[in-house]
Order: sequence, then C-alpha cells, then structure tokens
Amino acid sequence: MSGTSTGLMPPADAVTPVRHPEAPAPGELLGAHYGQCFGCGGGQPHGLQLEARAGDGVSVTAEFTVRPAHQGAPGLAHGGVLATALDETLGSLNWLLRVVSVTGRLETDFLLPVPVDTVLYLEAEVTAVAGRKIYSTATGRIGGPDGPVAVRADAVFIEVKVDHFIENGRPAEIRAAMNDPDQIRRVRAFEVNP
Ligand SMILES: CCCCCCCCCCCCCC(=O)SCCNC(=O)CCNC(=O)[C@H](O)C(C)(C)COP(=O)(O)OP(=O)(O)OC[C@H]1O[C@@H](n2cnc3c(N)ncnc32)[C@H](O)[C@@H]1OP(=O)(O)O
Repeated sequence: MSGTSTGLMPPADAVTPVRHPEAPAPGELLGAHYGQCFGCGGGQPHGLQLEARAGDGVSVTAEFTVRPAHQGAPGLAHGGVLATALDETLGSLNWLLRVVSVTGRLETDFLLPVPVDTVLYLEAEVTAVAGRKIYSTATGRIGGPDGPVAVRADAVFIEVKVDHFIENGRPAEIRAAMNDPDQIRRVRAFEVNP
C-alpha cells in the first residue's frame, strides 16, 4: 500500500494547509502555468493539455483524455503518462497555496489499465505543510468523476523561488519566458513574494 514511504510521511510539526485568500474561486479554470509544459501547455501537440479547476479548500480537479500518442501497450495509456497526469494535477495545487513548488517525490499506484480515449477524472489535495515541504495526494478515476480509481499518488513538493527556474533552465527558454508578459503574470499569480 502506498503513502507509507518515509519521505512521504509529514513530520510531527506539519501544519494543516491554508488556502490563500486570493486563490482562484472554486470552479475556476486555472489555465496553464507555462504554454510549453508537457502536462498542461497548449503549445505541446502530444502533451496532456490537462485542464485543472480550483476545488474547495486546498484542492483541485482536472480532466485528461488519453490519446493515441499516450500509448504504452496497444490501446492502453503508458504508465509514465498517467504519472505525469497525477504530477501535473498535484503541481496545480500551487495556485491554491500561491507558492511555487516542484515535485520532490511522487509515489504512484496503478490499479486499473486505462484505454485510449478514456477520460481520466483527477482530484488532488494538499494534506499537510512543513516548512518548504508540501504533502499532497491525488486520484484518477475512469468511467466518470465517481468511477473506480485507476491511478493514485502521494507526493512531496518542495517550495522554490522563481530563481530555481532561472538558474537551472536552458537559457533560450528562460529568455523567452521572461520576455512573455503572460508568463510573468502567471508566475506572479501563484507566487506571494516574487
Ligand atoms: C519562469 C518560469 C516559471 C514557471 C513556473 C513553473 C511552476 C512549476 C509547476 C510544477 C510542474 C509539475 C511538477 C513537476 O514536474 S516539477 C519538475 C520535477 N522536479 C524537479 O525537477 C525537482 C528537482 N529537484 C530539485 O531541484 C531539488 O532537489 C529540490 C528543489 C526539490 C530540493 O532542493 P533544495 O536544495 O532546494 O532543498 P533541500 O535539499 O535542502 O530540501 C529542502 C527540504 O525538502 C526535503 N526534500 C527534498 N527533496 C525531497 C524528496 N525527494 N523527498 C522528500 N523530501 C525532500 C528535504 O529533506 C528538506 O527537508 P527539511 O530538511 O527542511 O526537513
């Protein structure tokens, strides 16, 4: 059973997550955090183009339709693509906390095969916060939002500053992002202290 790895257990001093007062309202579409993101960007034709919405508390929902480009076995989604869908949904929780964080650890259970053309109904929530560590969990259901859980994950995201991307990203893409007013707006929208 998942959720028991040492790195995924919140420490004793972890606190309950708090939804930022300026977080998008429940039901609001969050939009892509970066147009070239493989998980959510519109600029990646074979990407997941996952659309997440704010939920209640510190939670989000998202939908992802498995396309032929996402196959691993004939007619079935690749496990890495499903893990990406979970990772992306968990990453969009950043908008609710208004912090920038990156995946530190992602532990995934694959419970049911997911055929091409299936819509994966995803839900994610932050369960605890300890310093820069953000503990979260996600499920992906098939057959409808209340259908059986096909995939699930537990994760620890680590809060970073925007400098994390500027210092580590390839310069060409960083320059392009810094020159894109929409990108700057998006980053500011989920970073309290830019
Ligand atoms: C300009 C464009 C901006 C675009 C915005 C895009 C937003 C992105 C959206 C998301 C897109 C989708 C999502 C994606 O795809 S995000 C992409 C995939 N993830 C990454 O690339 C992350 C790569 N890793 C790193 O860069 C570093 O290792 C990080 C930054 C994570 C930590 O290195 P750093 O030197 O900063 O920190 P630290 O080592 O002092 O650790 C600090 C604390 O954290 C704890 N810890 C660390 N690792 C782990 C672990 N694996 N499990 C459990 N705990 C871990 C550690 O024990 C310590 O705890 P404590 O001692 O305090 O108790």
